[in-house]
Amino acid sequence: MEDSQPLHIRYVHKSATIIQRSQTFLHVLVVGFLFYYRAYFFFGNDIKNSGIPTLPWLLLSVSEFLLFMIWLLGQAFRWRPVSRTVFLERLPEDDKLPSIDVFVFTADPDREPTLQVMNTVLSAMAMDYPPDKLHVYLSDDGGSPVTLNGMKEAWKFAKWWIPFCRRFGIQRRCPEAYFSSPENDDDDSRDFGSSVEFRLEREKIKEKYQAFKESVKILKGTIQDTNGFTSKDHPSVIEVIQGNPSEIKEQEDQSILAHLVYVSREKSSSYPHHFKAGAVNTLLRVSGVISNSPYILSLDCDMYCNDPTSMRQAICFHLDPITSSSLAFVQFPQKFHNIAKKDIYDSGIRSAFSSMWPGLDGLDGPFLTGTCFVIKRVALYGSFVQEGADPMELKKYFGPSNEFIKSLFQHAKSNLIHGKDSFNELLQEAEFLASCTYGDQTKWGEEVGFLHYSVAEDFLTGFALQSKGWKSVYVNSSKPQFLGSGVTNLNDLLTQGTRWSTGLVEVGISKFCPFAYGPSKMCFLEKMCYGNFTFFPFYCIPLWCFATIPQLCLLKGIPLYPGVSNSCFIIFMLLFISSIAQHFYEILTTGGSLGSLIYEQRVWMMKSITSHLYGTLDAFMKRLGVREASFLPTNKAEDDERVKLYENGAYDFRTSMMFLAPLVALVILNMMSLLVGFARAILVGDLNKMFVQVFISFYILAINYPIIEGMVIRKDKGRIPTSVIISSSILCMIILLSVESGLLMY
Ligand SMILES: O=c1ccn([C@@H]2O[C@H](COP(=O)(O)OP(=O)(O)O[C@H]3O[C@H](CO)[C@@H](O)[C@H](O)[C@H]3O)[C@@H](O)[C@H]2O)c(=O)[nH]1
Ligand SMILES: [Mn+2]
Repeated sequence: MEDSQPLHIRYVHKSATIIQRSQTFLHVLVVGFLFYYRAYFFFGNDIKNSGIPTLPWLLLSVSEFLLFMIWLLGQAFRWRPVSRTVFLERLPEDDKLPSIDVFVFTADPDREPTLQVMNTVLSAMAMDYPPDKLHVYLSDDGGSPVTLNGMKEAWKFAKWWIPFCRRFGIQRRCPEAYFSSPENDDDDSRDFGSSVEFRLEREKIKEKYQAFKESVKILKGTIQDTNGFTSKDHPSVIEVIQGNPSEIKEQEDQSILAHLVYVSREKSSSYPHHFKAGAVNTLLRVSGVISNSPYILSLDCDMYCNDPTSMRQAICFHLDPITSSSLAFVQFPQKFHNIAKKDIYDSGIRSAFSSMWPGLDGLDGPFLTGTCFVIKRVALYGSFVQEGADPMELKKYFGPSNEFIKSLFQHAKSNLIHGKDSFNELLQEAEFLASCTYGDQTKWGEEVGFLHYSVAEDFLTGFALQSKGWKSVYVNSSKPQFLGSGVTNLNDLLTQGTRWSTGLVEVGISKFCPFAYGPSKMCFLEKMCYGNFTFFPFYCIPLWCFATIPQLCLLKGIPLYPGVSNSCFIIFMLLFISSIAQHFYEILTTGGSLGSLIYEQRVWMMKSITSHLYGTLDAFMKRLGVREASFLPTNKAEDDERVKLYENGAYDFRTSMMFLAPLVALVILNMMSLLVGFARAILVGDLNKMFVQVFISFYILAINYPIIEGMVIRKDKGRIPTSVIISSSILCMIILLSVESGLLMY
């Protein structure tokens, strides 16, 4: 019997488990020696006898401790990595599949080009899923008529595109991706490759696509909002793109297309809109009264569907009779279509999606990552919805809409089909649900829906769900289910990194702190993973210390580490080797290269010095109430000249002084200390004593060589401008002088 066979299976990576646990154990052992050495040195009065100032020495020890603690929390990711396989052929017949709402989010037509957004929408509509069970909603936080009209154009094109995909079994259902890849490159349509009919049809659709592209381009130039509405102040606009119910009837081909709904929630500058979390909650409410599907696929506007079966993959878990009742969401990895061979910005986020998420999947499940996940609607409603619950009571949680309260108890009743008579009323209700005051005096954002508290709303919401005992699963397959645009310049990388750090630290220092929040049904290892994320921005403290203190002391000839001839030297050597080996092993087993080792360390250093520092400060300031939340969407528009730089593997240093100056200042400082270190080795002959410090400077410079290159060798537009070098030198001098008069005196 088909029924008795499982829809999916899970493998535990046994050998990786053994290797990783052993390495963790050995590393911890050596760290034990390190702390013993530090304590012995400190309490044994060696420090006074050797004339070393206490403060830098203490700061260094604290840094070592912090580094160790963050690392230790991260070891939980390596505890039991697993992977999964699904059996799509064992799914029930199409008519027994549950219906799905797809949420796509966009916020800014300039940073998120309309054509790209429409490609995502089209790819979602074209998924391999019964079209009458597929409802695609686009949330437009920009409130832009260009987006609304773009959708109308997309709908027209969909009428050509989707039948074409179905008929010829096209695998790349994102039109831009399909037409920009070489002909016959598509897995399945290859069977038709030589048929005349296919080629003619392909040419025709290609022309239609060109026309669609043109029409979107024209929109951009011609449409202006004449009503005086702005992206920050406008009423809610909700439109079902397929037209009126009467039209639906007439449309003969309606059965082949998924429903498409445009939602722009009301915005008012005097009301907080809670960024993406606010947008998700609006869509939850609006879709609740329109289609009310039990499962929701959420996509950022750049994340197009690359594998048409991804929805079915997720359903394999949601329909599993054993695990589905506790399963909140299925998470797919975020992968990107535009990563160059040399991933110099680590924009592929390899370590998260190839190594940490499989590890989490072996515990209580992966974190929620805001996009590419399929969540059960009721998981977001909390535990308040129970048969027989008092509607008045429910309104306290969900707000005053009767229609919405009703939707809590009826599953997947599509009002698009059943409620034609009252269609206009329905739209009015939806607009009310999308008004900026609807959530007031309710639990939206606090206990219902996506949580408002942090700009890392995805991470926090997933955390709250897992604390309540919900589980999640991670499905990573060789063919990426979704593909987005990764960051391709330093400015975007560091801006995004700062937002993420802010959001994570915000969670860590709030009541949601993974080690304090309760009661929690999460296992301790899972908590460690959450803890690692909320506190890794604190890497800024040890990294700032390691980039300055050994160097300043080297300039003064003060040794902070045991000399090479000292037997304790071996502790430091082992720790260094063990760390690199751990990283290298991880990269090798997840398909990375030697290059990735260097790029990832560099990005880690650069982010820790800038993004993590600013993000952490930001989070503390928000906590104190001196700063307001903000969410600048990552730029997704491409600029040919900048893309070229990226593809050549050259960093694009066009970013703000705030990011660049600390990086350059620290490189200058390390250059000075390395030179002085060499000079001392020759003149004073104390390389033995100073070796570790000389090595640290050397290592920092070796890893960050591209910064030196950007300062002195490169002549292109992406180089580091002279003005920045001058200000950074001044910053470096300030660090030197202030330390001279402060730090080293104690
Ligand atoms: O006020 C806003 C701000 C953003 N967005 C949308 O949110 C998505 C994510 O924004 P993006 O700028 O791409 O942020 P990333 O840092 O790339 O996104 C990651 O991190 C975010 C949290 O910081 C999550 O929301 C995302 O899902 C996750 O992919 C985009 O589709 C935006 O259009 C809104 O809808 N409203
Ligand atoms: Mn993004």
